[in-house]
Amino acid sequence: MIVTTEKLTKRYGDRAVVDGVSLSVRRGEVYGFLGPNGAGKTTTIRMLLGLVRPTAGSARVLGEPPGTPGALRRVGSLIEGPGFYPYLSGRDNLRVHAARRGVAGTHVEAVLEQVDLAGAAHEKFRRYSLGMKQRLGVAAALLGRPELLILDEPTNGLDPAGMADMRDLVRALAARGQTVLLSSHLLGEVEEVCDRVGVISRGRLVAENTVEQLRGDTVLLVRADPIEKAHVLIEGSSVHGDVLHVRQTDAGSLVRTLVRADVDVREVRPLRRTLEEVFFEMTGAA
Ligand SMILES: Nc1ncnc2c1ncn2[C@@H]1O[C@H](COP(=O)(O)OP(=O)(O)OP(=O)(O)O)[C@@H](O)[C@H]1O
Repeated sequence: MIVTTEKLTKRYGDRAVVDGVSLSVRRGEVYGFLGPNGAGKTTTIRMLLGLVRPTAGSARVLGEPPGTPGALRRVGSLIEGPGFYPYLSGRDNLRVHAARRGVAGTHVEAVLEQVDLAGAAHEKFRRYSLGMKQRLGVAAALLGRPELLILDEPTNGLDPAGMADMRDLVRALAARGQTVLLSSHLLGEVEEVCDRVGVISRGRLVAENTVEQLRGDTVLLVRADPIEKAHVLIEGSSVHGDVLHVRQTDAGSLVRTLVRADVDVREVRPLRRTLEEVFFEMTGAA
């Protein structure tokens, strides 16, 4: 485990902003920390980085308490905008960051390549699009080859093209074996790039699982004629307009049953709940 938390809690006054969160991030995975605005994602991440002290509970990052020099050296993070100088080029900004962090300047070129900014590295930061600025932030987080990369809402404020670029970047990093913890309030994003997801709602971790498992059981959609007869024949089916939903996965035996009873089968396919439906169910955020 790269990150584990045990009943991690942060109270401001009498309000628990993060409430007994126990999560775990495995080496090599992209972990999506998903929740509506204000759910407690940033506060949790700040605790993992040692920027906020927990009221109760504990966390381990790379086997160490958060915020120790040993752990921090091995973690790269992008939370809020990193401080970049508007009149310096992207490359020079990274050189400044590298120098501050004691990372060899030669590494700057490698991270520029990784985030696909090598071609624009000579341009001044202030001329960058928001998406490029964000990618430069990821580049800065990658300096020093961190074992864990923590990105807090990396696509916030980006246009669709910028978001797609950021998703591609995260996927490319994952393909190289980089462990990534990324927070988001966007389901589609998490669904597309993450291996596992922790869902946080009002400070509580309400689910932690793979995207597949979160969606839950497969339901079969069956289009058959006459539909009422099919409904009677298939146990556990429910009628939705002109189709049946059946909570079972053995399509073969289902089709045989219907055909033997002279019911025409027009279509049988898995009907998967979107993560969005699951998410709304769990967080009541609809
Ligand atoms: N220092 C603080 N004092 C009091 N309340 C705070 C403090 N920091 C955060 N909060 C509150 O805690 C709640 C959770 O905030 P947090 O930033 O962790 O949520 P989030 O899930 O990251 O949301 P967002 O996506 O909007 O950043 C919010 O209601 C916020 O107002």
